[in-house]
Amino acid sequence: MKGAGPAIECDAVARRFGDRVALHRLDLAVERGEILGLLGPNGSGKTTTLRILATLLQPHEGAARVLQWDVVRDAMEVRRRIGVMPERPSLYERQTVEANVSFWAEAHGLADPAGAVREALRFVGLEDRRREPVGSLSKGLKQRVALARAIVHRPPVLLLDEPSSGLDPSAAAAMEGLIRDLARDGATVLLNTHRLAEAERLCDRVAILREGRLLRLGTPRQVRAALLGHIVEVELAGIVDAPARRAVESFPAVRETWWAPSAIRVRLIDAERDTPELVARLVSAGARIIAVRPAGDLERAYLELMSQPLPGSLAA
Ligand SMILES: Nc1ncnc2c1ncn2[C@@H]1O[C@H](COP(=O)(O)OP(=O)(O)OP(=O)(O)O)[C@@H](O)[C@H]1O
Repeated sequence: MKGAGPAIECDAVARRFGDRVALHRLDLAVERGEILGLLGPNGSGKTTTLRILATLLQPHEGAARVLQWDVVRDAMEVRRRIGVMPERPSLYERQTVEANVSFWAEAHGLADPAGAVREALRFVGLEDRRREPVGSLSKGLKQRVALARAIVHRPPVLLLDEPSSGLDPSAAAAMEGLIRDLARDGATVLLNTHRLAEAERLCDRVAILREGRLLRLGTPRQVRAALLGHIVEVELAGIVDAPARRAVESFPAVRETWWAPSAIRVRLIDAERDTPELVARLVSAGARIIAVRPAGDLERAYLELMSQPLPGSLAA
């Protein structure tokens, strides 16, 4: 590994296909050990970004680096350090699970390919099915074969293109758990997804692209707060009584309030900073709190962003 610095960097990366601009000078840095989710509508440039980082496509402008290695100049060094799960992993359907993963272990020239294959299959929970042809597996299990193939050489950086696309809720949850485990073991993960609830749970930060431009970058909480305002909902076990009301109204960080019989919605100056004190004030006033949550989720924030005119657009 070269020096310190982010695991993945894009500096003003631009890419066109004919007249169509797929990426406009994208700047992005993914810190080591971070899970960053690339979100955006179809055609917004997510796969293009991943393919450039995977050395499968060259940028027309700018530079991209993985662990400080340039994706164009040092493509071989980059390939050694990345695990890639493409949008449509091309698996050999007639060959066994084991053979599919072994092929990649051999291609990477690993010292103990058989051991690496065993470990990768154990990690994705497919050891028992290693002798079955891939064609006989469900889509969820095929995606796990694709993940095993991507991690067989234990790469520090993972590039995953819609890893849970088309999976049922249980298979998607299993995939989410595997990705979380990989990050816990130190991998840096850049993943494309349309599953916003999953991104909200899994990703340290999300980047939202639209028409090849980066519109938002931050933690799911920051993105939500920036687009939906700093509104939190507090649910109480009983009714909102006068002391609870006074506790909220006397808190200087409160900008706006909405009252329901046993719930309070509050707009704060800064939800992240002010929520703990709001809760403390309510508890001191005798309120019995059942739940405190931000109003709206990442999906609502995303839809709000997509409903806004693009910066610089004539429709603005
Ligand atoms: N090989 C290609 N040839 C021509 N145009 C392409 C090619 N690959 C991508 N594009 C175009 O570049 C733009 C960005 O595509 P990209 O696949 O990166 O989007 P995406 O955000 O990954 O979309 P999706 O969510 O549908 O996977 C689109 O307009 C797409 O049509």
